[in-house]
Amino acid sequence: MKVTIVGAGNVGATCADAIAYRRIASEIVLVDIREGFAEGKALDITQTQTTLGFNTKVVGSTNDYAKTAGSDVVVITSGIPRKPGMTREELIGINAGIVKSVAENLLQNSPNAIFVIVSNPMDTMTYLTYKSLGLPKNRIIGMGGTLDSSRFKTYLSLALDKPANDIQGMVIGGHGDTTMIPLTRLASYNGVPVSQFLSEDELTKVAADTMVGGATLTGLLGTSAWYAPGASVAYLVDAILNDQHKMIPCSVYLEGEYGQSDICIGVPCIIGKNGIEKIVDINLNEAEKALFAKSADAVRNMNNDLKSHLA
Ligand SMILES: NC(=O)C1=CN([C@@H]2O[C@H](COP(=O)(O)OP(=O)(O)OC[C@H]3O[C@@H](n4cnc5c(N)ncnc54)[C@H](O)[C@@H]3O)[C@@H](O)[C@H]2O)C=CC1
Ligand SMILES: O=C([O-])CC(=O)C(=O)O
Repeated sequence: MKVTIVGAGNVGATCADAIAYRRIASEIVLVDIREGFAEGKALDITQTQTTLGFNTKVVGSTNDYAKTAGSDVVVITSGIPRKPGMTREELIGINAGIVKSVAENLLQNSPNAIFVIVSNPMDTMTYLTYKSLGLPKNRIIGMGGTLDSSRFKTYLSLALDKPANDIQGMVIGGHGDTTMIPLTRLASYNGVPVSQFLSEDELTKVAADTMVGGATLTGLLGTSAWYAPGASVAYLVDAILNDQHKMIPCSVYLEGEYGQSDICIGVPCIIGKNGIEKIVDINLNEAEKALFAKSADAVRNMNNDLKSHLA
C-alpha cells in the first residue's frame, strides 16, 4: 500500500517515520516545496531501515506529484504552524491556498485515494478539501480527534496516576482551544467511570488542560507539536490501510448527524479501508449537546472566511 504525505516538516516527517517503523505501508512518498528537503528526510528515514528493521520504501520529492501516483492514502500537512500566542484559526489565510492546491494535485495523481487533512485550522481545511474536490464524504477525513483524545487520556492518566493504556476516552467537537469537547462523563479507567476516582474539580482541570494541549506545547516549543500529531496520523492511516474498523473521532462532513449540516467537525467514526465507514451517533446529554452546538457554531463561522478560496 502506498501513502503520500505532503509537507515534510515536523509533523509530516514524524508521521512518515512512524508509518515506516510500524510497517503499515509498502511505500511512502514525502513531498515538500522546499528544494531537496523531502528527499533529505526520506533518505534519513531510509537509513533507519536496518537498525529499526523495516523494508518500507521511502521516497522524497520536491513538488513532483508524478511520484505520488496511485497512492491509497494521502496526508496533507503542508502549511504553516502557529507560534506562541496565536490560535490555529489565524493560520487560515496562508494555509487555505496551500491546502487547496495541494489537494487538487494529489487528486489528479491518485484519483482513488482517501484524504487525511492535518493542516490547521484543521476542521476548516477539511471542509475546504471536501468542497473543492467534490469527492464522497467518506474519503475526506480531518485528523484532530485522535490527537486530542490521546492528550485527554494522558492528562487522565496523570491525574489518576494509572497507565494511559488502561484509560478510555474521546474528544469530539472542533479542533480548537475553545471548541474541543473532552467527554469526561464517558471516560473510564478499565471500564469504571473516571468520576469514581476523580473529583469534579479534577475532571474540570483535565478537560481544560486537554483543550489547550496544543497551545501549551506551542508555548514550550516555540512552534506546534509533532511527535503526538505524527503518531496520531500514523494511527489513523493504519486503521484505514488495515481496514481496522476502529472507532476514532475524526472531522467529517455532517449531513444531519448530531443536529448539524454543512460543516466538518469531530465526531466518533468507524475507520476502515473506505475511510469513514460510519459516523457513530452517540447519545449526548443536554449539557454535551449544548457544547457541541456552540462548537459547531464557531467552526461554521470559520467556514465563512473560506468563501474567497472556494471560488
Ligand atoms: N490537525 C492536527 O492535529 C495538527 C495540525 N498541525 C498543523 O500541521 C501543519 C504542519 O505543521 P508542522 O509540520 O509543524 O509545520 P512545518 O513548518 O514543520 O512543516 C510544514 C511543511 O510544509 C511545507 N509546505 C508549505 N507549503 C507547501 C506546499 N505548497 N507544498 C508542499 N509543501 C509545502 C513547508 O516547506 C514545510 O516543510 C500546520 O498547519 C500545523 O498547524 C500540527 C499538529 C497537529
Ligand atoms: O497546536 C497546534 O497549533 C497544532 C495542533 O493542532 C495540535 O498540536 O493540536
